[in-house]
Amino acid sequence: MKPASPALLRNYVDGEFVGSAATFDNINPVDGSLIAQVCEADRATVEAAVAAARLALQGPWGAMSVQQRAAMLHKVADGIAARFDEFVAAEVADTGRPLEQARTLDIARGIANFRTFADLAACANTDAFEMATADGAGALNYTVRKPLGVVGIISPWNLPLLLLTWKVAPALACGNAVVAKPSEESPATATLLAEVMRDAGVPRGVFNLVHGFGADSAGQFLTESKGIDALTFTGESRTGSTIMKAVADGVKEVSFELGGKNAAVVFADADFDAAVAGVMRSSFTNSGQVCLCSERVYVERPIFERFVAAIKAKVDALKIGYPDEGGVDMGPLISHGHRDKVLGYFRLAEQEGATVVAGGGVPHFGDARDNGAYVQPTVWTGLPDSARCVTEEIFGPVCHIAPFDAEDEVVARVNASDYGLACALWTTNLSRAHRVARRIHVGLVWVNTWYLRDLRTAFGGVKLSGLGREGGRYSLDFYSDVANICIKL
Ligand SMILES: NC(=O)c1ccc[n+]([C@@H]2O[C@H](COP(=O)([O-])OP(=O)(O)OC[C@H]3O[C@@H](n4cnc5c(N)ncnc54)[C@H](O)[C@@H]3O)[C@@H](O)[C@H]2O)c1
Ligand SMILES: O=C/C=C/C=C(\O)C(=O)O
Repeated sequence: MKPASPALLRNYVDGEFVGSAATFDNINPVDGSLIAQVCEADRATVEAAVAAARLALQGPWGAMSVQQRAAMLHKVADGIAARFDEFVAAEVADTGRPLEQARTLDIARGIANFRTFADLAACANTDAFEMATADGAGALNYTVRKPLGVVGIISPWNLPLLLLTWKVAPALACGNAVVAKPSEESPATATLLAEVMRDAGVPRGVFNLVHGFGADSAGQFLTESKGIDALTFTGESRTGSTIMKAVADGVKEVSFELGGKNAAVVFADADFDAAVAGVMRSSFTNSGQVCLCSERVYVERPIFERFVAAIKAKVDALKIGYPDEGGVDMGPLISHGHRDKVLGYFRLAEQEGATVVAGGGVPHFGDARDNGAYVQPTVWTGLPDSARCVTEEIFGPVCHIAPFDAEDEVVARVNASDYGLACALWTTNLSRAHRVARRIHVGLVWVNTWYLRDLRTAFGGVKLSGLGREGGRYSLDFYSDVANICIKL
């Protein structure tokens, strides 16, 4: 599949595509081929983007009503939809993911994010309180949401368009102007988005795009810019910590969606086939490169052996291949560098004493894919909860399955993590579902499903998994200055 992305991916500043002195390679992880060169924004370019965003707030964008902004965001959604296949091809070229996933998840959610937050913002209510006063005349309090101003957005490579627009859409819906820095691993759909913004008539400076890396590059320059009013970041927990320090002096508003080491818990009373299918999705979707994936699986002892055997059979049957191959289940990891990290955990697991139930290595294709970043989907058993492979985020197609005997035991084991993002519970006992879901110390619990998303709900993690919540009104509140006005009657 030939990518749609242009030969040169440029930054988008103040309504213009601009080059840069330095460029870096954009590599296809399926076969290691060069897709395009990417212009790396220097500090001056980042500051120019921040200044353009500030200026845009004084222009037509700042004068628009929320209804007018919502209409503009629907035009952006229309623009993505009109170029749907280009976005799919660009996302697939950058990431190697199955074509079907790019179509049904990544690009579809890019469109949905703009439409959802356009409508939520246009229909959002705020609070009002009448209060009695000593003089009997009373007072009226009401809340207003005002734009934060200039919002810095830094996004990861695992769901490139989905996660970039998960931030851009509400930020713009709330009247801000943004400077977005996508991952260096997945620059293509962000660049197409800039074209769509321009063509939809989004005023210059409202949406700015700077390409580059993190430290000593565009990411760091953006976090250090004194011209941003807030920073929203999705990525690794340790990167979040670095960014938090960078914005601390300016006391900037931050929203962090970070790493996870999520658990799936399968009780003996679960619908067995549904739980097997569900854990296959939650451990191997997107080659395990989803922050919500289950790298830890706990199965109640009476069904443990049967469950492990069922998962092994499904994993051995997974079709690994080219993105546009019919029935392909899994593509490569995002890069050779990330593959080396995951293979390092494959080796560590064996040193820590794991039983390798399935996978544990690199598939051999005998074609160009052998130059790609593929690994085998992998299943382990036999490790203690203290093993690094059971405590550290690997971010690959791998899970460790362990037996448990009691509800209190498994709740304690699931919660004994530095992370707290998501959990998937499998049980047909309704009382247990509600009881255990509330006891798990995470931001997101799915019961008898996984990654079923209502964009109006709170999304985020606790502990090392994040700071703040986005989604629905939580996004409207984060991307706004919420002020209370009290009128003495
Ligand atoms: N909680 C969530 O919703 C969520 C969603 C997706 C991914 N993630 C997490 O993201 C990670 C995978 O993504 P990744 O490898 O791109 O993460 P990463 O932290 O390496 O990079 C994320 C982004 O931050 C930038 N960056 C890196 N160092 C920086 C710095 N010092 N200053 C400013 N910017 C910097 C990168 O260029 C990239 O754009 C995993 O840990 C995954 O769990 C979390
Ligand atoms: O890799 C993490 C996935 C995050 C997904 C979302 O933020 C979402 O579905 O809105």
